Amino acid sequence: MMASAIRLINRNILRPRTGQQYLAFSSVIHVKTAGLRAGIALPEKVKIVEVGPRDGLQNEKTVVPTETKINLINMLSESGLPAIEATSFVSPKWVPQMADQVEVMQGISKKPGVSYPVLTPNLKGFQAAVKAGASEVAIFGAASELFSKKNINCSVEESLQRFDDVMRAAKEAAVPVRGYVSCVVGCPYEGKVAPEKVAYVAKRLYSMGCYEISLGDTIGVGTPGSMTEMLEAVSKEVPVSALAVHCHDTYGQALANILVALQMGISVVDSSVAGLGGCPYAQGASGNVATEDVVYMLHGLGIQTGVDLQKLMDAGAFICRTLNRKTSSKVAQATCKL
Ligand SMILES: CC(C)(COP(=O)([O-])OP(=O)([O-])OC[C@H]1O[C@@H](n2cnc3c(N)ncnc32)[C@H](O)[C@@H]1OP(=O)([O-])[O-])[C@@H](O)C(=O)NCCC(=O)NCCSC(=O)C[C@@](C)(O)CC(=O)[O-]
Repeated sequence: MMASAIRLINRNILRPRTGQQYLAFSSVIHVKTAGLRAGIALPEKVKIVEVGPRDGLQNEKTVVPTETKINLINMLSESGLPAIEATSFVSPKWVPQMADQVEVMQGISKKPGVSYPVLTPNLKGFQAAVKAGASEVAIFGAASELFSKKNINCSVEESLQRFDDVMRAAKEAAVPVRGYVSCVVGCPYEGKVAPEKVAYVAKRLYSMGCYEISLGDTIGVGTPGSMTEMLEAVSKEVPVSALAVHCHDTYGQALANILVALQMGISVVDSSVAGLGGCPYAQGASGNVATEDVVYMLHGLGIQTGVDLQKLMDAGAFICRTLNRKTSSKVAQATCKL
């Protein structure tokens, strides 16, 4: 392959950060021309953030036993994934499936070098998370007013104020914070979302100190066209080295959308083992893109992930067997009898 390596150093990331382990990924992006398709630059390495245990399981109708969640996370840890979103410290009245967050955090075997972020919508959640041993958290906002109301019971502006409290406490405790923006191309209640709104919320989260902003196509309606438009607007406000994409696969566009993001210099991708999941406040939305499918595509492009695809598929097979469901991963379907 005639890969000509280009080294891009983004000045914006030279500011101090608490999430040291991510510095290697986000401070220097190695890109190479894809060789066979000259002119298309792609990252040399991609960091995958596995969200299956949280985003994947939060919407399950029957309560998933804590032991199953712990086993799943432990298997995922063994597959080489660098980050596994373990649970969320939200109200059990709102999301009953995550009510065992403390037991999950305390029951998993934390593998050195792997981070286990958890969702914290407010200071109460942050304090509980830290007490349970979380060393990284994520705050989650939205680019849509109605989704914000339905999801976290406040307006976008109110949510940003609450997040400010979390950020202050996190800075004091030296806990790195990731920021999510939901509904980056479409909202289940408002329809199309303007890229400028996404850019505004992303910029606010980044300015408060989130080391990375994950852009969520919550209902999986994006296409490479709308993703490009949105990413162009956001990357004017936040350096691409601090962006991640989080694509649900409702319309089967997730891999194409991820490819577009990679071509724009993004090198962090969220995904969910076996394509589990959906959001309780986005009815009809299917799960995240399957991690197995993302890894297969990235390895096929010659991009390193550090993930052992077989071990990942074993974790996917385990959770599908336990939940008695078919995997949504095309790669797993093609290679196993599930
Ligand atoms: C944000 C709140 C808590 C506001 O909920 P609220 O009802 O407005 O909160 P409140 O401050 O009025 O308090 C009401 C009760 O909740 C309790 N409470 C308050 N905070 C907490 C907490 N942290 N943990 C546990 N309990 C809490 C509080 O103590 C009180 O208890 P009570 O006195 O009635 O017994 C609520 O709306 C909530 O928990 N929402 C859950 C949202 C959620 O988890 N959604 C799914 C994840 S987001 C997602 O999936 C999208 C993403 C990230 O994947 C990206 C994408 O795809 O787009």
